[in-house]
Amino acid sequence: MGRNIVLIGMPGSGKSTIGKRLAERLGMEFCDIDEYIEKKEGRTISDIFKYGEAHFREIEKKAVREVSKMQPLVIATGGGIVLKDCNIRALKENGVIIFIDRNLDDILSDVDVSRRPLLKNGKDQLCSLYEDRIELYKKYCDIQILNDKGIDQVIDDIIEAIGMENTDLHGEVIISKQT
Ligand SMILES: Nc1ncnc2c1ncn2[C@@H]1O[C@H](COP(=O)(O)OP(=O)(O)O)[C@@H](O)[C@H]1O
Ligand SMILES: O=C(O)C1=C[C@@H](OP(=O)(O)O)[C@@H](O)[C@H](O)C1
Ligand SMILES: [Mg+2]
Repeated sequence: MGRNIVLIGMPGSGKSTIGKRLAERLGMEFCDIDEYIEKKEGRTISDIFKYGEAHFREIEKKAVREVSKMQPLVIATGGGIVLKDCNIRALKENGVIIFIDRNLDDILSDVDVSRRPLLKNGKDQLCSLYEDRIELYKKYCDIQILNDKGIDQVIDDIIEAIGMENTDLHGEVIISKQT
């Protein structure tokens, strides 16, 4: 059975948007972990966060365990998935982990904070999230893709890079910034 393609990265880095279109391009099923959680819990992410982040992370951990067993899927994770290494271990069992690396200015230019409780006190929280997480995204990924161009071009880069996943380029930037 084919492997899953798992997208990780900061909130607003493009995981949900790119993941959905990537799945269409590859003729694969798509699962957005946040959407999976909202459907299963019958509540929005923001409502779940009202019980605290730790409560959300436990729900997220359970969702990851369930979704990572389904195959083959394109999976868009939530930005905080890397906070528990058990999430990454589960996702790595059947999947290749792709870090969607989008610079903060581009994220700030269009991120919808209404659906991201961690950013409710202003977008400058994004910088502290980035500082806390950037090394985790880089450590856990098999492939790192720069999202600094049109979405369809980023998808082209991912499809090309997946073909290269058996090389020893794990963790290195495979697609450098297009000049
Ligand atoms: N390369 C890009 N070009 C234009 N818009 C982008 C690009 N990447 C992401 N976006 C936009 O950024 C916003 C956040 O994307 P989203 O897929 O929700 O991110 P995530 O799931 O990682 O939080 C969306 O409006 C999306 O269309
Ligand atoms: O970065 C985070 O901790 C979060 C990112 C969100 O998903 P996106 O990455 O799709 O915004 C969602 O899981 C929740 O608001 C927490
Ligand atoms: Mg998303």
